[in-house]
Amino acid sequence: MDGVAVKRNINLEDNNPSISESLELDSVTLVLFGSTGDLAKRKVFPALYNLFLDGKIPDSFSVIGLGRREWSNNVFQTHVKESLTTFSRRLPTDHSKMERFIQAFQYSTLDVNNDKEYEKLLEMIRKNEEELNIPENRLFYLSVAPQLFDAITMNIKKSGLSSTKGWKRLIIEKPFGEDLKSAQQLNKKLSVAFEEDEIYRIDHYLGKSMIQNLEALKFANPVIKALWNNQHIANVQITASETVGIENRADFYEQSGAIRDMVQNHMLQMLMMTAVHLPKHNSVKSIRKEKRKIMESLQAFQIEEINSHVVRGQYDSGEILGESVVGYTEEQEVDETSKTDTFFAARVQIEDPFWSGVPFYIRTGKRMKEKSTRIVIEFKKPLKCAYIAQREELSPNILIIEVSPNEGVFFQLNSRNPLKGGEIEPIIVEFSTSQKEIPEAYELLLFDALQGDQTFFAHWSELELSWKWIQPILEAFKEDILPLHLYPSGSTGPKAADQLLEKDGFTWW
Ligand SMILES: NC(=O)C1=CN([C@@H]2O[C@H](COP(=O)(O)OP(=O)(O)OC[C@H]3O[C@@H](n4cnc5c(N)ncnc54)[C@H](OP(=O)(O)O)[C@@H]3O)[C@@H](O)[C@H]2O)C=CC1
Ligand SMILES: O=C1O[C@H](COP(=O)(O)O)[C@@H](O)[C@H](O)[C@H]1O
Repeated sequence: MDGVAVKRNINLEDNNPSISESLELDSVTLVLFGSTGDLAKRKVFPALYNLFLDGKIPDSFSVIGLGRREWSNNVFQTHVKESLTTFSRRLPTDHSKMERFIQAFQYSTLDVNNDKEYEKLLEMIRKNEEELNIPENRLFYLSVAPQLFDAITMNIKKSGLSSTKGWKRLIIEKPFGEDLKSAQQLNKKLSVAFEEDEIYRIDHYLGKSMIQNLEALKFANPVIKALWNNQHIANVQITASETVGIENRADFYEQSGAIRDMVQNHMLQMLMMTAVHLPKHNSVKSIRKEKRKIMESLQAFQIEEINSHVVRGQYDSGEILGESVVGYTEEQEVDETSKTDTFFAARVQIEDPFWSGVPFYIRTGKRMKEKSTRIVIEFKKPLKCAYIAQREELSPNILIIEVSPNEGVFFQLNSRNPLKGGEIEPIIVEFSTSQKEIPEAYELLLFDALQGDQTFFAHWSELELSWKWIQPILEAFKEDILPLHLYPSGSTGPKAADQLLEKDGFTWW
């Protein structure tokens, strides 16, 4: 264990006094398991740095990074600096500010399976708390493979790390289980050391600012609020398409496929956030309760009907942005007979008074034509109007919420075009924001965890219901009941996914 004699808390006062004073965030020690890994480097350090620049971390804040590597504090701090220079949305141009930030970081070698090392970790944390004269508030972040969650939570409990006089919180990463049973087992293990209201399960789609904005869009706009139901909405389409393939993650992806990687978590969370009707008085509890109701009303598929509601696809070779790319089964370390899904689309139904009769279509895929996550609300077509002489049918009103990588809201209306003899045609009213100014998902989520706000983290009951809904589809995939449609890389996915909507008289927007 590395002894440290540096002053590790960050004094925010000369950074952004107005914000830090008004926030009153509790002093905290962040204990980061997996601090030498990819996620920490690409997301966690840059997010913390941007929070620091915005005055959104507590006055007394320190990070204890853990991993098996035999690193010194210096090596670790250099690693953090490099991560900021490469991955932060705002580059560290002010040297003295970055140095101040870096002083909050120290490192300790720890193998999560070695219980003796947790006692040393506890000593180190206590020493840190005493030196800084801060309460025993501890935020444990498990940025490690899920197979290690069990050993870590057990040892946190056993070593006394979780018996604190302050608060304790646990942030964990996806994947949360690989099916219903394993998710239930995992949750049981976490609850050995943490209560539900101490567990922050990250789904980074819930940290995307447009997803967080859905609530305001729906409920701060009486016009939209009034229309958010089956009287006015014809269908809802949720798309998350990517141009990337599986990159270097064949091992993980072969076990997971699109259904576990994207659908069980991100797609269903976006569905819940879109469909939820919030009560007048919002609280974390009420939002979560309403989200749960959506999942309870989501119609489960009987095994024999899955075929007509779900499309499973896999990318073939093709072209992405002018470059030839190989098909999934030609990717390194993928079995050439693999039937893993890289594309998933489904037509789903929420049976409640607001949504009965409105199909929700979800689709996600790798190696598609474009990178785009968006939610499209198609309103019912305008009625034929006697005094508008129009040969063509009028277009529906459409609300497009661009979630990422671009953010914006687009509304398609109908309007007369005086240059075309007064013909009525669709026009787009649009609002979009510049990406650079928008906080990254991890910034928003880490800030919420520091504040103790669980609104945009997944509650166990949402996850359990998601797995329950997914389970019959997983089984259909396993038994190979569904055809696997190949689609060319660079396309919009299999034709069968278009037919899901065409059967209902719609098309993907
Ligand atoms: N990378 C990403 O973009 C994303 C990752 N995630 C999730 O985040 C988690 C971490 O992923 P990622 O950073 O990519 O993984 P990496 O493989 O890059 O890092 C794993 C980390 O775990 C540490 N580790 C492994 N075994 C032990 C051990 N026995 N004792 C102590 N530390 C150990 C490693 O440290 P060392 O090598 O020094 O032992 C390393 O810091 C996973 O759950 C992943 O699913 C979720 C979304 C995106
Ligand atoms: O969780 C995951 O998300 C990414 C896509 O995230 P985005 O923020 O870029 O839309 C996906 O590539 C990855 O496979 C998955 O694990």
